[in-house]
Amino acid sequence: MLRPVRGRLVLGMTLAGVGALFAMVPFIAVAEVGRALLSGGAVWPWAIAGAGGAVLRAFFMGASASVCHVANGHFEYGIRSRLARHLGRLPLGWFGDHGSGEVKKAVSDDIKGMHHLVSHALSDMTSAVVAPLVGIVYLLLVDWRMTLALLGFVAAVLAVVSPMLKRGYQAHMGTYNRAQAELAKATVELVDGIEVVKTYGGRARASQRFDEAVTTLTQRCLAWTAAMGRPATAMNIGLAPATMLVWILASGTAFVAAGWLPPADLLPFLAVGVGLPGPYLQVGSAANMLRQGQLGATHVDRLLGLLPLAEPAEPRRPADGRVVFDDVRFSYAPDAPPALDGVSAVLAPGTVTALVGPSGSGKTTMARLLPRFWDPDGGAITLGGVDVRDIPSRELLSRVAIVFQDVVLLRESVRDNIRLGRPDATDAEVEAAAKAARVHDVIMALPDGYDTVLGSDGGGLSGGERQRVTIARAILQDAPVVVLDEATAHADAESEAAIQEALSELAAGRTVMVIAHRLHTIAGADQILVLDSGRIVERGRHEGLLAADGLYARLWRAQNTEVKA
Ligand SMILES: Nc1ncnc2c1ncn2[C@@H]1O[C@H](COP(=O)(O)OP(=O)(O)OP(=O)(O)O)[C@@H](O)[C@H]1O
Repeated sequence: MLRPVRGRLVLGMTLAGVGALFAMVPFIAVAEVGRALLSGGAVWPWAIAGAGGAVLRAFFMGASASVCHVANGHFEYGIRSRLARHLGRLPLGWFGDHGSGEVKKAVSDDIKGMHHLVSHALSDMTSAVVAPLVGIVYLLLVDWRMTLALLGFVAAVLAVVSPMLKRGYQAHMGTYNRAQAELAKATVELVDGIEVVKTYGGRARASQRFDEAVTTLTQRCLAWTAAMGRPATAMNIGLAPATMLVWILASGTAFVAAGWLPPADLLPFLAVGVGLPGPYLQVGSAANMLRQGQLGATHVDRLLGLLPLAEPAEPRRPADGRVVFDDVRFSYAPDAPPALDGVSAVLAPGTVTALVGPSGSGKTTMARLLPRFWDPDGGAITLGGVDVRDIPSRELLSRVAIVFQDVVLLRESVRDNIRLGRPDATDAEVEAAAKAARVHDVIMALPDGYDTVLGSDGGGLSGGERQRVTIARAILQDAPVVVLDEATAHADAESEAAIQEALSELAAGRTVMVIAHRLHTIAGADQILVLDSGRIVERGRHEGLLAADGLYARLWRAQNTEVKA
């Protein structure tokens, strides 16, 4: 994933390394100035070197930060565009199963996680390695035995504390992450379902789940802090400048007393050695950033690895709006029972075909296979004599207008929402479609008429009115085939009549496939397909099916008794 910006990253890390090298120069200069003062040597060259080192450090570190941030800008742009292009080619069914959460996580959170990696972690790691290395080389040149004594102390502290840190991390990180995910889920549940939760008095239950998730996360966090806190504090104290100072003074005094070290040579250890472990302490947070970036990258990579909808090698154009299902078989998962099991049907242009059947019988699945939300496992679906898999997906979607139950309106003007059906439509065409969909008067009554910007939930319009806006969109699209999920459940009687009129306008002269939930609305359909467990168990017209006294007649009687009751 980082390949496109690898050159810039290597440059950024190199600049950070050079910056870290110069960062040590002022400390070395202070030590050398001290030694020069004691031995009567020249002080000025080291004073100038120290000041120069500070300036060059600032310059190289600044340059490194700029290069890494520019690299990050290119990286984020590149990876987001790649994701957007890839997601645009995935089967539409994938989005229904995974929802917006997963896409949002990838496009926003995961890439933000990688931002720290690209912009900061790699250059921080480089300087955390280079600065101590330069210090160690310098101290070795001054006195190797005293340097070993210093490194031995650092190694002893790490040897005691690191395993404790590692154990604490391994023991608690998994449960902590799980508790965090649990809280995220409980929050989404509480916020998403707030209307239902409040209406049905489930508030106490949902907020209880949320409270429990918060409590669990707090406990995990405390347990983690307790396990990690002690060794982390021990490490911070063990490697703090004050501790290093005490150790250097104690061991240095012993070295001087033993005659192994000239007193002036203690100065470099006091100036440089004291801060030597400092950068190591930063490695921890940089490593954390690396881990987060890796997690994000793994998720993004998984999305990029999903198989896109296959586009035809030799695209063909359908001749008309005739739809044929030929022995179509489909399951949602390899081991799941078939959602469609050998479905065959012909939908002629200018006719209405209604799909009816009990819940879970496969109506929605049949409707969604036509615009290729998924491809069938067996059999074929043709449009205008051409297998839908041989029609480029853009062309297929322009020929099949879809009006589904969940009304989706964008945060745009009403005009643009309708114009989605055909982006090059004129204002007059948009209004004609709205009139046909019986929603023109409603739109004119909005504060800014057609220019009123709708909320993402279609704010300002009732459920039935929003439905009619989507019907206007489909009328404008003027596709030869229409797939409808009949959804008038939330509309009042007046609105329902308007929706039925709008649907009749939309249906006129096209091949219509309608998923019917209330049978009286489709009593006049040209063909009724009765589905049960993924098979068509009856087919015909209303009267014939009633006379046959099968599943359709039972469903019809059940609904009519309900209505009377
Ligand atoms: N996205 C999905 N993933 C897995 N299984 C699914 C999915 N959608 C539907 N199914 C299963 O496929 C079968 C057919 O479902 P489908 O939604 O097509 O039925 P339906 O007749 O439209 O039902 P309803 O009237 O309740 O909407 C059911 O067993 C259902 O549980």
